[in-house]
Amino acid sequence: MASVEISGLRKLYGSVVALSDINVSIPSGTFYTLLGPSGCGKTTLLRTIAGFHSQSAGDISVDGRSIGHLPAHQRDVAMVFQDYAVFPHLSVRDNIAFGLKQRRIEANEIRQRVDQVMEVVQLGKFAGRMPHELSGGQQQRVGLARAIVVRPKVLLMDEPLSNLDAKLRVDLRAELRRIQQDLGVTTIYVTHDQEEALALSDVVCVMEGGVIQQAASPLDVYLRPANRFVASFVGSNNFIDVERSGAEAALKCGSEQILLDLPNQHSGDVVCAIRPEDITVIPGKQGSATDQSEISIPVRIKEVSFIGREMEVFGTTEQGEILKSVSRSDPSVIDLPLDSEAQFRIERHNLSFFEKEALGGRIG
Ligand SMILES: Nc1ncnc2c1ncn2[C@@H]1O[C@H](COP(=O)(O)OP(=O)(O)OP(=O)(O)O)[C@@H](O)[C@H]1O
Repeated sequence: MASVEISGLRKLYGSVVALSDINVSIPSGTFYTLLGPSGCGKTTLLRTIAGFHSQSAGDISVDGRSIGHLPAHQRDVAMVFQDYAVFPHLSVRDNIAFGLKQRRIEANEIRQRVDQVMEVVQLGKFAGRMPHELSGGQQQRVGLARAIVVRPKVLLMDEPLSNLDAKLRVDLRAELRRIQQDLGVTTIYVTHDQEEALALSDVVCVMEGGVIQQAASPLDVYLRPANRFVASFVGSNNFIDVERSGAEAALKCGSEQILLDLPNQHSGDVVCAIRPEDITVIPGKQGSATDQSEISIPVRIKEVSFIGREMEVFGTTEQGEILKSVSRSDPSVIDLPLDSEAQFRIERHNLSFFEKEALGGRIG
């Protein structure tokens, strides 16, 4: 088990700033996930920690020891790759033993450690097989076994599940989490799959443009996104412009204004964010909500999609915004005629507010 500190880390590729002043503190044993869209810098950060890239500035320490200047093989970290990266000419057992042989560990100990790790990743009965005789999921278990058998201080994983089919991905991700917890190994994991990040991690670090936008528990990232980018990237969100007039703030809904209580004084442009699952669809035209704890937005039904466990209802406001609601399948809503009137009802405590620009901070 080991803690990881990254301070003032920058990485330039020519004039491209891939990482800009990254500061991260990862306590020992944490499952820490780098999440973000393509090009945000997550792979660059992982590979810089691994020692496959050199940083342009800043440093990385493991358990207080600076490793930023060391070659990859001296860093005491191990990597699991997206494409498995197993040796095709070696059996499962020999693949797993490879790193131990390189470290000149004694044959008896190698046998014991390989047996133990094959047990952990449930590969025992495949010990003699060659990689081409294994499924993708089994090959990735070999990749994982090879990484953990050397008992690294830090385990790095670069989208290890993304080549697997959806069902296997979910099965293997639960297993990954179990294995990581059993071993207690500090893990840094890269993915662009938000569900995977939320399910696996102690800390989710959301990146965009080479900058960390928020690093927090999965629940915090989802329920209390730090800015508009995080609010739109993690889960989905409806954003509606807030109209300002003096001290008053309101959502404009047709000819009506829904007054809002903005939590603190803020003079710039603001958007209101509403999670689709916080919207209840009420068929028909029922006027505005009478209960002060709710708001009610009149819409016309544009589309109703039944997708099994859930149902998506899209409504258009008079201002032309398209709002999405997601709820458990409900027959009264499934039969809503297109273009009919309805109300999208939301409890006020579920409204969030952000500065309008793409990386605009949360203001309540
Ligand atoms: N070798 C390189 N030379 C020049 N620019 C690069 C190089 N590698 C990455 N970049 C740029 O650095 C930025 C970060 O890339 P990186 O691969 O780290 O992103 P990522 O978040 O891992 O994306 P993906 O999910 O697509 O792998 C991008 O703008 C990318 O184009």
